[in-house]
Amino acid sequence: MSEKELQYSKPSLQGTITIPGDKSVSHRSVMFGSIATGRTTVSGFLLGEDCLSTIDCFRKLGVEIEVDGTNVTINSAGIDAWQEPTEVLYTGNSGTTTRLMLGILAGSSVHTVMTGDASIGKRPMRRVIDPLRQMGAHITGRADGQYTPLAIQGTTLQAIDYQMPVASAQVKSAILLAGLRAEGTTIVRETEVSRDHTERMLRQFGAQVDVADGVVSFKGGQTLTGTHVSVPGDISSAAFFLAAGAICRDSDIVLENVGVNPTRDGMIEVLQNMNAAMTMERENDGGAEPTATIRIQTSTLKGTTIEGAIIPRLIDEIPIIALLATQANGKTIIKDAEELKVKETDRITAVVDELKKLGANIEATDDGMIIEGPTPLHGANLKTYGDHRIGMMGAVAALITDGAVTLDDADCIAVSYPEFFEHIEVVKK
Ligand SMILES: O=C(O)C1=C[C@@H](OP(=O)(O)O)[C@@H](O)[C@H](O)C1
Ligand SMILES: C=C(OP(=O)(O)O)C(=O)O
Repeated sequence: MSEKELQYSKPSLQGTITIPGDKSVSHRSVMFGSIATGRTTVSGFLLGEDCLSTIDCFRKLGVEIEVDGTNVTINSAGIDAWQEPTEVLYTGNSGTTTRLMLGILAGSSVHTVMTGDASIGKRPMRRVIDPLRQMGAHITGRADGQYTPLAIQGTTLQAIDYQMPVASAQVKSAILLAGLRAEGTTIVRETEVSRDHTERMLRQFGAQVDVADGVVSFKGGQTLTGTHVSVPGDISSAAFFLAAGAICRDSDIVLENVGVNPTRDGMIEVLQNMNAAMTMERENDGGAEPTATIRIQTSTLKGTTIEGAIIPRLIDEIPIIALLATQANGKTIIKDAEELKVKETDRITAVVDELKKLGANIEATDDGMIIEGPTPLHGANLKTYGDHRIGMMGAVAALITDGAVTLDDADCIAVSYPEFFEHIEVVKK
């Protein structure tokens, strides 16, 4: 844990940044490559700590994984060839690793024990374990499986037809990955569509998945074959620079390689609704994951309301959207975002408390927050709560504050964006 003082003196931002790999897609590339038979090559892999935790877990299962810069090669003889690990699988700070691994390990032929850091130890796992138990999974853990450490005895599974109680791609993906090994057709029904990287990647690895009107159907017993995965840049990382470009004075920045999967692009819609000076050029709409180059300039922003079906499309961007809203004219209301309470920290409380310390006019609600802008922000000592997104929100705020911002722990940013401070230096003028 290292404290970092940020004294930026209100710079202008100019230049181009290539956005590093998408965290969700990077995790899945290693998971799918390990389940599949044969060789999988990955380009543009995110070397964030969360994705490195995923690699470590599969190495402990005996899968051969080589990392060469952002290229990763996975050689696997398939899920049935995995070795039973003699060590605990450590998932670090990563909810995605922990929850998707539960779905994968439930239908494997090995016994495993999984645990993570202090934050993971507080995040709810029953949302995944309950449907997995309905499929026949043998999983035990603290508070009847709600919290890590968790023990999983791989077994034969049966398909289920599951109505999702929350919009969560982690829950949906865990069920689909268990469904791969289950007898029958697994059906997941979503009320609000969550990110669909799992469905897209299952197809890339040769499986057939049907999606219609929020219902995903997937026949068990399909096998996956190694392939190439090209990871797009992470829109959740780009979001910090999209916000910075809009709120810093005299700024004009270009972000290359931004993943713009329609189940992830809520931030783009919000920036448009807030009147941001932004243009976008789409690149490979034909690929498994579409990308775009986005230019953003200093903007005169207006407040907006963010609620309902857009929430899962921008859930991880809400901390930085809250900062953006402090610089917009009028009121911004964020609703239907209770899920923020079960992220790396309670992100409603963390965002509101930390932005208040900088002078923002912001109030927490039961399911979101209300921000009234614009307000000039001043320096302060901020807590990150060990949450990378709260840390980056504080660092972007430091670009517009009078006086320094100190983060109590800047190391946590490496969870999703190890190059973040270098990229600030690239564009800061
Ligand atoms: O499936 C994924 O890769 C993710 C899903 C989301 O979580 P939930 O499924 O809990 O909404 C998101 O917040 C997380 O950063 C990554
Ligand atoms: C919530 C996040 O990740 P995870 O759930 O994988 O820890 C995030 O990256 O903001």
